[in-house]
Amino acid sequence: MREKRGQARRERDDEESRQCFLAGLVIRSLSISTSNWRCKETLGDYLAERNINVSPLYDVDTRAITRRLREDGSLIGVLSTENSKSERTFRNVPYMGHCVDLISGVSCKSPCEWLGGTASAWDFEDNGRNKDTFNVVAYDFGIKQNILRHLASYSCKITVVPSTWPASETLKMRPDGVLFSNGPGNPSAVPYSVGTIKELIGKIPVFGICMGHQLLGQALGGKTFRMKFGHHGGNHPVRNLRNNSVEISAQNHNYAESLLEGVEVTHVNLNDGGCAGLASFKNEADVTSIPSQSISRTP
Ligand SMILES: NC(=O)CC[C@H](N)C(=O)O
Repeated sequence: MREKRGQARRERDDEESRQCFLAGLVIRSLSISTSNWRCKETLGDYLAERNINVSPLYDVDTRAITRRLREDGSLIGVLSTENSKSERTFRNVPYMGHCVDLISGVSCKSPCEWLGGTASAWDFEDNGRNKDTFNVVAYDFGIKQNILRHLASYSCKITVVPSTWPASETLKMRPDGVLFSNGPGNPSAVPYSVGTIKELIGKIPVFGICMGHQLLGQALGGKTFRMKFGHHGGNHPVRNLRNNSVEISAQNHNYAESLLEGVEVTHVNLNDGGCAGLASFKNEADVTSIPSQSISRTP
């Protein structure tokens, strides 16, 4: 039986994932009192309530870490409470993190129906609401729930499926479109997802966001690479090449797409000229053919 998700969690306004997948926590100064009017619980209570078993490191000079990263780009870090181990010991531990599939650890385990749209105050317009209902299958690579809320607000009936859900099962569900979500880690570490996308493109309209964008790019024959700093923040200017407008976007990714041959680049990041959106049609001469499209930002 399918689980239903969405409505029960609405009071947690800022939570965007199914659960908190925290692996480490570094704090400059840990405050035991709270002052924000929206605050419902302390950080300690939040972690305890969810049985999150990390040992936060506090009183750390986080500014110094930021300055180092600004010089050298993103680096591998090790968090440890082991005083007995030297820096040299940690330096010698082989790091395999770049090839680890982080998606399977955060994806849902079985399909579920998503219920619950955005509060109307968060919508830009009402166009598209209460018209046709579209069936969407959303691959959960660690999906940001606001994406699901927005789709639901625009009359989509959404089934969220695990990252390993076979393309053949998706085809049997006869969706109007398939979404590949954002997600953590290196897109090259999840070739099975690229395989799934390859099986679906040209048969059903597909759309990718962030990780989904990178995986779609790979499925269309492109390559991804790790950027020195990544794109992080709520103010990345992107040129939409289809209508020549500039969009200010929220981005959070370390990998990017090499420009692809035979694929339309629809958006360009104006800070570094990188590909921020792409589109492909099964047959470019046939405008009715089935589109694949993706963007590197997070709605
Ligand atoms: N926002 C995302 O989906 C991140 C995509 C990918 N994990 C990256 O870091 O580039």
